[in-house]
Amino acid sequence: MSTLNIENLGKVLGGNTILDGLNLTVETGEIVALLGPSGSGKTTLLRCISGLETPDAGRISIDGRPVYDAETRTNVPPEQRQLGLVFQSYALWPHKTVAQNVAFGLEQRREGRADISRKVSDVLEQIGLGALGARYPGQLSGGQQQRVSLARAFVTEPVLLLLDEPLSNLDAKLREHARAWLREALKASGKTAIFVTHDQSEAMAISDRVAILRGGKLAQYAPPEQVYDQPNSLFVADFIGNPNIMEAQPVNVGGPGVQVQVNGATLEGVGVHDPELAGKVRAVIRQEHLELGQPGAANTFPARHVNSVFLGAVWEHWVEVGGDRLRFHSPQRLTSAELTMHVPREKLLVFH
Ligand SMILES: Nc1ncnc2c1ncn2[C@@H]1O[C@H](COP(=O)(O)OP(=O)(O)OP(=O)(O)O)[C@@H](O)[C@H]1O
Repeated sequence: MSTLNIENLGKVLGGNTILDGLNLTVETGEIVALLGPSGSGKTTLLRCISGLETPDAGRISIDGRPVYDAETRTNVPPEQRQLGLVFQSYALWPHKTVAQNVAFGLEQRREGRADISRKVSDVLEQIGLGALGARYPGQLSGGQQQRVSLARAFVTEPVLLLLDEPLSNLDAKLREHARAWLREALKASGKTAIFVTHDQSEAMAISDRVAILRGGKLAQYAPPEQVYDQPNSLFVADFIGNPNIMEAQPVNVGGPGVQVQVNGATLEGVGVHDPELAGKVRAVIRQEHLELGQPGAANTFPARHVNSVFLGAVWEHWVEVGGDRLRFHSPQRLTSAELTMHVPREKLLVFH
């Protein structure tokens, strides 16, 4: 069953089309990341779902109930959409304790004191803040404040959680821990959640499916592994993971298994038809799939070593192939300038 159903959503702001006939379905219990370049419409989409922004076209249903429908002029106000909102800024009241912050939504609903107290302590326990209910936000670390904002969203038992850059205020190290913790907490609660992030690894680590937006449309909507290993366009391949991209000459790009020429060598790869490329061919290799090979072996091509930098765990090497510069990693220094590079057939993506 789906908790969120968005059909043909449109939004124009300042004369620009921000959301353009967007469709998105989120299943119950699923965690979805909204990812895309700056200005692709992620925040606008989240705001339309929350009701803070009113779309111009289409339909949004939450838990089977229409909350926005342009045709029937339905527009349910934000507070009646059964949502839990978690903001980048945490938005905690500094003069209220942790427990009072978490209780606020329940008090607004005029629930009984005993119920509120029980629900607040249950959720604080669940979220690992059991001992901190009497503290004020200013006495908590950034990570703990983030947990309070999540507890506050959990406690009202929303059908859908919307999280806007939930971890971006944490420093890099804390953030890596927080993403594992956030996924665990969301999965343990069984809640359906959508979050906006600028961080690709965060999107992949936390979500069940990643929705990649481009110009207010969905470019690809799939599990993280699929978006990474089987991008459906050069745009998605390029956007996710900063791969090597080369110009290639087509030898045979008729079927799913294709042949191209790169720097004079014929390579076999996996073909992906991309209507935007209009006759051009691009070969994409992720850094971790490019390696040194034996001259004359299958799927190898010549390259010239131009630079290397030491990253600690590995060396990062730069090589020139035709007019393109490619990157790969290896545990050791390179000793020769003229190299033979290898890419496994199934790891060479050819967009045409
Ligand atoms: N009130 C507004 N009036 C006009 N244009 C707007 C308004 N709000 C947002 N926009 C434009 O809408 C587009 C999408 O904005 P949005 O914030 O949804 O993108 P985003 O994907 O969340 O971007 P970012 O990653 O930079 O946060 C941007 O080009 C932005 O400039």
